Amino acid sequence: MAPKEVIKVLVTGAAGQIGYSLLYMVANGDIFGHDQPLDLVMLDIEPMMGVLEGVAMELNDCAFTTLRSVVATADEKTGFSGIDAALLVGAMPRKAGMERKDLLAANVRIFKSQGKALDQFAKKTVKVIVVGNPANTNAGIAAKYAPSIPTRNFSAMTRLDQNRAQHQIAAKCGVTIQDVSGVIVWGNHSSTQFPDVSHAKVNKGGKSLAVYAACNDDAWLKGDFIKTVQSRGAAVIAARKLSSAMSAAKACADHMRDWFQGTKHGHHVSMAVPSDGSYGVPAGLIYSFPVTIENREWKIVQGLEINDFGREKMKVTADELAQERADALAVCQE
Ligand SMILES: NC(=O)C1=CN([C@@H]2O[C@H](COP(=O)(O)OP(=O)(O)OC[C@H]3O[C@@H](n4cnc5c(N)ncnc54)[C@H](O)[C@@H]3O)[C@@H](O)[C@H]2O)C=CC1
Ligand SMILES: O=C(O)CCC(=O)C(=O)O
Repeated sequence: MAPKEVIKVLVTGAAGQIGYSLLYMVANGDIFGHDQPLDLVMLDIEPMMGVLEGVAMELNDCAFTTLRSVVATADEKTGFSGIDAALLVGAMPRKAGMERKDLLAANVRIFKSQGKALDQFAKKTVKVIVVGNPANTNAGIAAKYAPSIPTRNFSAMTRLDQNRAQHQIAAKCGVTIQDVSGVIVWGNHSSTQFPDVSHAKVNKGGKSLAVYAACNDDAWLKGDFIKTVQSRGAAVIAARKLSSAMSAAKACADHMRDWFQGTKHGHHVSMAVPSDGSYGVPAGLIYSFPVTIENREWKIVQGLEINDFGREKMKVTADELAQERADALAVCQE
């Protein structure tokens, strides 16, 4: 078989803590394929160029067979030119006591500027994941300032929330992660998100059971389970004095691997994408839905039955996103 064409991948915030774990997974082929050669561009701010020089040395010293070249830059034109994938991590993280909305004004400006850079310099087929918080709203702003790129090429990361929820269910039911499937995260990557297990299954004792039957603890599923997932980021900050990094990098890798390589037959994953009005979510909001992916195109899973409990939770997080978008647009006008 002829060798694959080289792709160009950008990681922003590459000198940060998520970047350090993520770059390894980009460069070793876990995300884009072990037979997919790639040129890697790392973007960060000027004062971090010394650090990035060291990271570039380490990447080269890993002697990855998939990594063709590494460039470190603080220049957006160099960073965004001709890229096939943009992993937008670079932004300020939340510190103890801060809410995600506190980050909005500082971080939204970064995504306005990077949206313009995508518009001007990236391939029109580029696939974009936003990790930097507030991730959903930042993705919407980047898309707005990149009108020449299809909006559906923009996404935000809620895979970490899905992974966290999956772990909670596996631990509660005493099964392995592989035994839990179909967990959905709806809405915003924030404390209003709705981790929903009403369509999820657990393999237990050789049987496929609905999560409610397998856990046999409705009060936990409707209460502490949801709260634990919603507040997991804050719990990690409280314990580590730094926000989640290794798990965030792994989730980013999961998200982009599935986007480029497709979801397994019969499985869906959670991804924040532009709403088309499905499930009554206002069109245009970057809202986390269950999606399936084939040929690098995602499709929102349709026809899931939503009960009153779920509908109410899905509306709360949509309302928060609408407010965040209004706040972000106001910052962009300043
Ligand atoms: N969506 C999600 O599930 C998660 C999102 N996050 C978010 O990811 C972001 C990054 O987190 P960390 O890596 O822990 O932060 P960090 O502070 O360790 O690294 C951020 C990096 O971004 C760089 N940066 C700042 N402005 C930039 C710009 N304009 N262009 C390029 N680089 C720039 C900084 O210099 C720094 O090296 C934060 O906003 C954090 O809240 C973190 C965990 C999960
Ligand atoms: O701001 C935070 O909650 C920490 C980073 C994050 O988004 C998360 O860990 O979920």
